[in-house]
Amino acid sequence: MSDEHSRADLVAKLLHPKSIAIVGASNDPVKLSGRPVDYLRRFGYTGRILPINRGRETVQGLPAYPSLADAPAEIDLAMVMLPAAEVAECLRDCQRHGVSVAIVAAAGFAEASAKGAELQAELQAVVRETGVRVLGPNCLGAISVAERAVPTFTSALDEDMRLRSGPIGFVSQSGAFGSFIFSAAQRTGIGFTHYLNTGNEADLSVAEVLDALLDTADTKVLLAYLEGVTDGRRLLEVARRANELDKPILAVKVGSSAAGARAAQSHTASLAGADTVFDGAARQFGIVRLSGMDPLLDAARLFAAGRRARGNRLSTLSLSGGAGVLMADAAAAHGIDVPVWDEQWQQAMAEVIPPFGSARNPIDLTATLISDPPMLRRSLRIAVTHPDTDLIAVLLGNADRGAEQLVDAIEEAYQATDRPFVVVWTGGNGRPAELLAERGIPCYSDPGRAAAALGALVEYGRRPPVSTPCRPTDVDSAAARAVVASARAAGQRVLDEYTASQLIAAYGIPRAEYRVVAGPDAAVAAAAELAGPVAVKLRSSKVPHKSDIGGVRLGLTTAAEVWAAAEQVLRAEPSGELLVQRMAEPGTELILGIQRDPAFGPVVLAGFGGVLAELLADSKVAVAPIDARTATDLLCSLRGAALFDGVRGGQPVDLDAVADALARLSWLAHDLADDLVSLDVNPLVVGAGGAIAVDCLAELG
Ligand SMILES: CC(=O)SCCNC(=O)CCNC(=O)[C@H](O)C(C)(C)COP(=O)(O)OP(=O)(O)OC[C@H]1O[C@@H](n2cnc3c(N)ncnc32)[C@H](O)[C@@H]1OP(=O)(O)O
Repeated sequence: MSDEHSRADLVAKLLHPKSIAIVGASNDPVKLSGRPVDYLRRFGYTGRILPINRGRETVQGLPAYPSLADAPAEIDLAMVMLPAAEVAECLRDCQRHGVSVAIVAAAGFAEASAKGAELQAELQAVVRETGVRVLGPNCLGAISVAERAVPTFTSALDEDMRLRSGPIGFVSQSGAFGSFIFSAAQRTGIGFTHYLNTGNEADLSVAEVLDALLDTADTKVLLAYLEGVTDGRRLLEVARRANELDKPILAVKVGSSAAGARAAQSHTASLAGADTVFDGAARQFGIVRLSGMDPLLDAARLFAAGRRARGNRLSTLSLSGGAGVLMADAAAAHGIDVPVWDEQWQQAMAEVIPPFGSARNPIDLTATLISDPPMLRRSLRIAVTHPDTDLIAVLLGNADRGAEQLVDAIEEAYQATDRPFVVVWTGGNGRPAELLAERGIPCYSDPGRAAAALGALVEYGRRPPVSTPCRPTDVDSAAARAVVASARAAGQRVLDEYTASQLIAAYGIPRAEYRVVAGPDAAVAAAAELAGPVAVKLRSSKVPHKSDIGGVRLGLTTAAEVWAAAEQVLRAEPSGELLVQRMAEPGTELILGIQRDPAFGPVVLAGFGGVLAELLADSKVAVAPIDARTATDLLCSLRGAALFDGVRGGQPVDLDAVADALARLSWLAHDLADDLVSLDVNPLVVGAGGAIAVDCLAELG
């Protein structure tokens, strides 16, 4: 089945099923296997419910059937509520009876034991053999709000919950925690189109479900809760499509700490991918990453309003000067400016607020607002027409008695502008927040949380366009492959500096000029040829980290120095050869690298520090290949990026040269993905007139 066709099938059968069979439906609505039927009935599912139970003629008052074969109607979706050992056979049954999508609830698969892993492998074999698509196993099911389709046993539906519809589609790897998030969101006024839990992802992954959700017209914002990414490249393709459709993906990815990654691994039986790689991939492909449940839902509330930030200039109008200051501080921490209004606009604002207020921005309406609620309307009418405002925040609190009037004024202003607009209402009886939620206006109780949500919206607005990079025409991949082939023939897995540098040279990355020689006399002759200060280094496949044994001597200017250095280096490892290398001009030292990530494949890294790179921990990652513009974005996102402009009167460095080298390295990573496990250019020395690799090391898989 083509991608598009299989997506269409998932949209029709998983997201909008017209009939659902519950296989192993219990008569007892309290049992897990009894809940889906109970929920489908209670929430008023608009399609047909077909309980399958081999021992009963009715289940919870509905006609039941002993097997799928006996069901009297076409079945769009099967919810399999059988123990793990019975699932594979049930899926074969699904295929025999034309059911193409199933949800498998049972636990006891790869997350549980070696025996469970075997069952999961068998399930995957059945998926391949039958083409039946599976959500799960070890999953809580799905909720489609419009149809009230709730093939799930989640406790989120236990109490008397009113399913609230809205523009958000949510996919979670975690079943229980995803349900907590869903329930918390619903209760604070955030509405959904769909919520799905992917569990062990034996077949359908978060990426594939997000992809299907993109094709549902009512879903405008996607939320993802991830523990480990299994098919990173697929996720990025989905992110690319989401970008084209302007449907933002907001993601929480847990497992950033070592302990968190361990827990994620045992929880969903998937590896938590390296966190920095996910971070880089998310930035590169416009996925907005949030740090936890509250930030995710705060951002979701704002994104659901459907407005986009065209800039980062915030105007705040506050009843409390203190709240205004707190908002300004939090805004700054999230990359948002609170610029002082120009004179003319300050004067206009000053005419409608008390003389002891402030019209500068943050605008302080003062506590006079309590006795003069119309002031809010007057001041907001000015704020929504202020041309240099990209974002608006109104900060209020308590004032339960006059709340309706204030909310009306806010609504008038909200409707008068298409700019992102938030309300922070702190304290009080909670009624204003409800009124605002009913009118679709994002409301928060804490300025800091509102600022973080605005920051996420600004970040999304600034995302670079996702590009399709072109391979530079002058790279010589055949030469690079030949280097790898001869290293393999010589039994080398770790490529020494000289050999590794041949790989980067084949991709057009400048490297310091080398001579390979056998002894001190030849080293002196080579140094004379290279003219200028040289380095003498050990070349030995036995010693990848040559400086550890004194195998690197730098800045040698006289023949005597070169001779002595060569002699000492060879004494440390007599079986080695010598590299004589022209010294690079002093400059800023960077590290560039290639890594192979289990989820995202080949990635490149750039950071400050050269040999101090690990200490400084200032590096970023991108998924290969990239073009020079993406490389430039990555370099400019480093904490120390100001160093590129030159420090203490120094000249700016040649950033274009570094970006070009990084983009070329990304093509090497991409083209030799099957061979290269890692490659470090460390350092790449960059000055005003270019960048040059002076050391290099690579490892083959
Ligand atoms: C928490 C997270 O993060 S995600 C969620 C992960 N999943 C879980 O935690 C689920 C854990 N539980 C399981 O895996 C269980 O095996 C379940 C839920 C799949 C099934 O468990 P049970 O409820 O014990 O099923 P049970 O064996 O009682 O069968 C249910 C009904 O189907 C009937 N039935 C059983 N097998 C079949 C069959 N092959 N065909 C038709 N009917 C059947 C039974 O007779 C029973 O009917 P009854 O209760 O009306 O008498």
